[in-house]
Amino acid sequence: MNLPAQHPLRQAIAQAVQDVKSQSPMAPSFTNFVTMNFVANAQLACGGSAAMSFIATEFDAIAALAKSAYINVGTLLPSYSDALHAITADLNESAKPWVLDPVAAGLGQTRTDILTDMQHNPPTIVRGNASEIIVLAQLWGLDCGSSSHGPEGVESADDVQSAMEPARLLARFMAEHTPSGQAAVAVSGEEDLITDGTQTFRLHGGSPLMTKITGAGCSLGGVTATYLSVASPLVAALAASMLYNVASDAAAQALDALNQCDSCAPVRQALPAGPGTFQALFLDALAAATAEQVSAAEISEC
Ligand SMILES: Nc1ncnc2c1ncn2[C@@H]1O[C@H](COP(=O)(O)OP(=O)(O)OP(=O)(O)O)[C@@H](O)[C@H]1O
Ligand SMILES: Cc1ncsc1CCO
Ligand SMILES: [Mg+2]
Repeated sequence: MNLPAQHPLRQAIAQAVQDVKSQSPMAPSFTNFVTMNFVANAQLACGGSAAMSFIATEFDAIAALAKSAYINVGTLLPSYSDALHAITADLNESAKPWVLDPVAAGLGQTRTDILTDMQHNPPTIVRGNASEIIVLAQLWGLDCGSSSHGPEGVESADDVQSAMEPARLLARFMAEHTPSGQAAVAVSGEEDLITDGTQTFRLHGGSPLMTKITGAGCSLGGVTATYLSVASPLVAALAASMLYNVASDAAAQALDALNQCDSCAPVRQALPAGPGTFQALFLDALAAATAEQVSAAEISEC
């Protein structure tokens, strides 16, 4: 059932969206070089600010200035993988909340070793697609019988529903090992699941065109870290995923309008607006979405 308009969670989500627009928090990223530019642009579009860094000591220095941080293991050059243990240990020693995107969890021994080690310095939020969430729970010994089809590169081979129990187990594990006692997991896909280990919410909406641009998930992780600067893990994860659904719906509508626009007909007959235009429209839509629109998006409790 859709949460009522006056539900306290909706009010907290609206507040988080508004606070990011007014406070412009900087959430530094240690993220892959495929989608780093899109991550930074998405953080800026929602009202936050960005700083990308790849050296452990430098990242620690930037993170010390921030209220939250983002780590994404998409491209594990030796210099990235060598830095990750020190970075995650430093974040947790300083009780800094952070978001992990376990990109392509299960693919290759280096990634497996790094993600397995992270259970000793766990994040505050994990944001990933269904396969990544199922595999990460297995790597941390939280197996609940859900088996993944294994990673298909960076894309999910599993449906969101099959990641529900692994997501809850991960959230509970992280909450137990986190100074604030609060954590969340966000599973993305055609619908999204967000849980703090106790409550679980299902989000609808969003455009399938998101699967036609690279970095939709990576940038969602970055924006989740931006919201984590001003809100609890559950509220940050909900706010970011709801913003993404509202903005991708708006961008898809604008794309349709462009393709049907009479005055653009000659251009559109030669070349219909597609994923490239959608990516730009999506950034515009992230910037245009209001706190009221984001907090009014559909949420049902599982
Ligand atoms: N079929 C779909 N329909 C609607 N929205 C979708 C669909 N698939 C993904 N999304 C949305 O796209 C965003 C990114 O989710 P996705 O599951 O594609 O992440 P990912 O696999 O980690 O992406 P990336 O390719 O960046 O690694 C989320 O906001 C999610 O709701
Ligand atoms: C395509 C791709 N390859 C490594 S990271 C990345 C970005 C999407 O996760
Ligand atoms: Mg991804």
